[in-house]
Amino acid sequence: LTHEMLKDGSWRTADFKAYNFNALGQPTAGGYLHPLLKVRAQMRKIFTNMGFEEMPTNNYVESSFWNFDALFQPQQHPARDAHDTFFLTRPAASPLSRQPQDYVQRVRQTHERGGYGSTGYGSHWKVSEAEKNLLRTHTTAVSSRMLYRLAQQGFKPSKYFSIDRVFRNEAIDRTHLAEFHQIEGVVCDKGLTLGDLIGILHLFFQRLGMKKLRFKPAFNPYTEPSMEIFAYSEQLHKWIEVGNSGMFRPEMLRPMGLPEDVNVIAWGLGLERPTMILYNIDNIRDLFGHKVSL
Ligand SMILES: COC[C@@H]1[C@H](c2ccc(C#Cc3ccccc3)cc2)[C@@H]2CN(C(=O)Nc3ccc(OC4CC4)cc3)C[C@@H](O)[C@@H](O)CN12
Repeated sequence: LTHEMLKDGSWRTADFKAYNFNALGQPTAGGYLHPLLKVRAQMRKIFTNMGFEEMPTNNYVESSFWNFDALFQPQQHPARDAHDTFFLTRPAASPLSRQPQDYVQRVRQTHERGGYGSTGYGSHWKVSEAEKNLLRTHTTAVSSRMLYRLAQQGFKPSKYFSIDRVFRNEAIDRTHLAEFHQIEGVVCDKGLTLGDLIGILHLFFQRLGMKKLRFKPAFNPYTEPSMEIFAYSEQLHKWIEVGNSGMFRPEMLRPMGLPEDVNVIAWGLGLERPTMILYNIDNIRDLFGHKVSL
């Protein structure tokens, strides 16, 4: 049956074969779940089964105060520079007057003169620096908000996790983009030690199929001690870096109002790297964009 036949009416005398109502239609492509979302679901399941509560991470825009100052990250730290961080121009600032003033003063005091056994940084702490809006550079900014809220509501043993996008103004290459997904686990309780951190890291990573871990001393401005985490990958037949971890410093926890005997252990990893390994994807750009060739 053609357009011409319909136009000139010849379809009326044409001889058509009987319509086969049992003929199967064209198979429809069912689509695919994106590999990043599949690994995110896997990570969520691991945390949930370990009794962790997911943090509200639905704000990409953050103030420097929560992203850096609340974490005792010094105001002159290079990571706070525009070459590492995406600062916003409109609105450029979140007035600190909107934050709890007693807390802001304790943060200022700790940066300038220390306290809780710390000497502080000894330099003037600028409100204007803490007010700068940015795209969060880590989901640890959300952890600081959650820990402050926990302290204010009255501490109780808690386990939180987050999995969401973070933004860094860095050079991009085959395995790095200006944004990536950070996964973070946080445990808050009385008397936690480095041994508890090492123990929970073993529990977490063995659920990702990695049974052999090694730890290397590291530095983060907001954790002391800190450790880089390495695991032996049976799949790649080599040791690989799988994340970073540490114990949040008292200069971060005490100004929030968490009691002296309460510690917080935390660790972080990415989502892209595990996804690329688990799904044999060798260029990170294949994870984003329209052409997800599976
Ligand atoms: C700027 O890049 C940061 C990102 C990302 C990362 C690193 C550290 C943290 C952190 C933290 C932290 C520290 C202390 C307290 C709180 C949070 C978060 C994300 C991964 C961390 N990394 C990473 O994820 N590697 C990884 C993780 C899991 C994995 O699973 C196996 C397949 C089953 C395989 C690999 C290590 C490298 O990929 C690294 O090159 C890239 N890192």
